[in-house]
Amino acid sequence: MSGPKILVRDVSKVFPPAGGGNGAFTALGGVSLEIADNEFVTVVGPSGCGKSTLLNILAGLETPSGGEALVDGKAVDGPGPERGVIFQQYALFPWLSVRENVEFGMRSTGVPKKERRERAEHFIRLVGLERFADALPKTLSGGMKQRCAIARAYAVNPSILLMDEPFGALDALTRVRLQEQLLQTWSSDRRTVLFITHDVDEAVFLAGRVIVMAARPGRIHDVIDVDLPYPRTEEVRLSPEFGKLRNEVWQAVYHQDH
Ligand SMILES: Nc1ncnc2c1ncn2[C@@H]1O[C@H](COP(=O)(O)OP(=O)(O)OP(=O)(O)O)[C@@H](O)[C@H]1O
Repeated sequence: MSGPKILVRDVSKVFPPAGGGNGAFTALGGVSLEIADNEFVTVVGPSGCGKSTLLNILAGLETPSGGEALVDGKAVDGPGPERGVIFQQYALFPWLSVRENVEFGMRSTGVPKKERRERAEHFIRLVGLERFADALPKTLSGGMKQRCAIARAYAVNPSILLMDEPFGALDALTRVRLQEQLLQTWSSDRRTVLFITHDVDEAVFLAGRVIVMAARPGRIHDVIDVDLPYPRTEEVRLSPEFGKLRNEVWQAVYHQDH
């Protein structure tokens, strides 16, 4: 494939005023971005800078007011199986087991039953939930539920994963474990990933490139390449190079007036 996997060209999004009064709100004002196939990109920025709006436009859940969003060279015009979306809330069906939840997404894409079963097994193993395949979501911890959501997204075989603060509701330790596991999964089965987070450490640890956004209007403020080797081990996390990049991203997020 030639050309970027994801191309965002001068995308804006204006929301009508709440309650129908005057003063429309510009959530995104002219965002342009290219993401290559199999790239892992994170997006950080202050609350309200339009991170979710950008992700929702790529997911096909919102339409841009101006500009265009292209995936594989085609304009996004609604959700599609090639784009898996994972939100902060786990969105698992509570009455289905882990295995059934993972299989569920494949049903709508017409994967035959036997293959659904095999693929579910594979991805449940990949996220380390094989002992819990028959468990219901209510018996799982938050981290396990999110691993199940990741397995379900992967099983549909999307070439793009759009992740909106997927670890936002988890405690720090679980979060670090899931970051490592997500990277392991991604390393053995590469996809193009756009991952939104509030956490600067998380943004640097995961990404090959960090997009820093600014608010009012939502726009790209800075793009920082993370030139650290994969696999990203604890050693990488504790290295001076990591610290330097984290400081750089931190400055870009919290001192945007300079
Ligand atoms: N449906 C909507 N109608 C009106 N305004 C909206 C709508 N969706 C989002 N907004 C506004 O657009 C702005 C950007 O929202 P968005 O959720 O994209 O930001 P964000 O960077 O993801 O924020 P956070 O980090 O707090 O999740 C916010 O000010 C929000 O209030």
